[in-house]
Amino acid sequence: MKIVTGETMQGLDRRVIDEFGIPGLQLMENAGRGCAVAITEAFPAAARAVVVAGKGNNGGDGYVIARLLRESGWEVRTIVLAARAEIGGDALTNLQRLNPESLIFSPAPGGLLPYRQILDEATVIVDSLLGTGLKNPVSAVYAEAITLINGSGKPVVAVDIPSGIAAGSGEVLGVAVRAAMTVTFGLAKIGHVVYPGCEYCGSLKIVDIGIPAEVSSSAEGVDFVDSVTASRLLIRRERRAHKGAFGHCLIIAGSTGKTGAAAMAANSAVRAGSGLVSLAVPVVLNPILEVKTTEAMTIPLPDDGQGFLGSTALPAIVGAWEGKDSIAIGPGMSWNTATAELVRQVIRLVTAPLVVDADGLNALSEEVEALANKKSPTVVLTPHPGEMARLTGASIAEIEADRLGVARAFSVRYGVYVILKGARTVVAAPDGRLSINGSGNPGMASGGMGDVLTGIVTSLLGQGYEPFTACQLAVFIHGYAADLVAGEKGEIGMSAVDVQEHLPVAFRSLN
Ligand SMILES: NC(=O)C1=CN([C@@H]2O[C@H](COP(=O)(O)OP(=O)(O)OC[C@H]3O[C@@H](n4cnc5c(N)ncnc54)[C@H](O)[C@@H]3O)[C@@H](O)[C@H]2O)[C@@H](O)CC1
Ligand SMILES: [K+]
Repeated sequence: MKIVTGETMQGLDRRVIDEFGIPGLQLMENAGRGCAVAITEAFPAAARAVVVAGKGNNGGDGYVIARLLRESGWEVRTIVLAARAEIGGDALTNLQRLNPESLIFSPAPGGLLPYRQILDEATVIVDSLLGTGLKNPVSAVYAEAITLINGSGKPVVAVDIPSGIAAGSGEVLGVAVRAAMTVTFGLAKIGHVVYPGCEYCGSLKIVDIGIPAEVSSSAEGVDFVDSVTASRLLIRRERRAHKGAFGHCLIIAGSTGKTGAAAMAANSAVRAGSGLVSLAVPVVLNPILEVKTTEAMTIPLPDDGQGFLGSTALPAIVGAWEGKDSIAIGPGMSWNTATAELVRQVIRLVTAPLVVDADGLNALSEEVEALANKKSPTVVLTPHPGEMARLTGASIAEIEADRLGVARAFSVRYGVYVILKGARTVVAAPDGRLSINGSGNPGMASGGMGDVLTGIVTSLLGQGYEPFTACQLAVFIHGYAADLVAGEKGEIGMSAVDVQEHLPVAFRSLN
């Protein structure tokens, strides 16, 4: 599903008006009608609605809703958070079609308080204060109205987006309406799907307001990956397929105390459908990994005698990657000078698709410019916000405030694919494509989940998926398997191996 920013949506509306000659008034009518239908479906017995409207076109949609609900037998009051003279254009045209006695103008701070009882008597409150036109933190009058609406305890239907949520980022600009349902127009906005915005929307309904398909399909947007999209990304297997068709991946991982990371990465690659998996580990740990993995083949690498790798392992690694379709480096490798140098040597030499994770990312953060000398056209980095902070020098708060922007900038600058983990994981491609993942739950906030993801994405790259698709599908299936575990066992206590073991069922449900 494609999602867009508020500005992109406003641009689409303008194109529809200018190039297709569909009047703005018609779009507003369609938008208001879509909301009114959704409201009457949710509340089949006509009742009492209070429309709280702002001075822009979001308010204009609210006037249409007020008129249409009234026509279908509802009792409707409309509170306008502006003076009449402030309203113009299509919104004014629709305001003028309302019975003046149903209107209350309340432009000043404190002005709404006398009308609290009206809100208390409502069956439903329609929030048409602010839509995609919201720019800065909400003004005092609007903030007061939003607080009153939230305090009423009544179900709220938000028009386009809950007022106070930034359509382009999902940020709460001061305070925001908590809606039971949000009815949006044409395409969903980024603010509907990313945190914290998505928690304010309630159920999301997208209504068609007559934007021609050629206009919406040409819009610059971000992919939102849900099960429908993920199912489209999945390559179906030929019935006569053999293991050679699904790639042989090499995972370089592990150190003393962290053999689990190596095992989970390799076992997850097996569970994600690789034809063959090889796991290269420090020689002293080989006997342990032989036990922890069954399908994967282990490759013992020269180490420092204590189970840590350094440059002495490089010739063996170069020999091991011969004929491999994808390579991962990093899970459980530890962060020390010798290992970090080895990781950077590998990044400079590998030509196959390469995934760098965990301690591999830490090694890279000491010398990010090593990426400038990479040979592989496909390098995937899988940082969580802390690792992204080390890679970029920004703070975690700065990264969390603009996850899409940060991922895209890094990806474009270094020519790498970035999987920025966290609630609503972001995938960025060097050509600027962006994607937001729709699966997953807080049960995934535990050790080892990243190793599982590394195994999946390495496996999909080795199976021949286009890199951006491999990242999108890997992230989705990882979260989706975790959602299946949550459905069976709950979120608390879910382990990374639980997720790994649910991968086949997760793939089956997409097939
Ligand atoms: N032709 C179109 O563009 C269509 C627009 N539609 C509706 O129009 C909305 C966008 O309308 P507008 O561009 O008029 O914008 P909005 O109605 O979302 O908000 C703009 C108004 O809010 C005020 N405002 C902005 N930031 C504020 C803040 N921080 N505190 C208080 N007030 C603030 C502005 O001064 C302006 O008057 C959409 O969300 C949608 O609901 C729909 O009717 C469909 C068609
Ligand atoms: K709104």
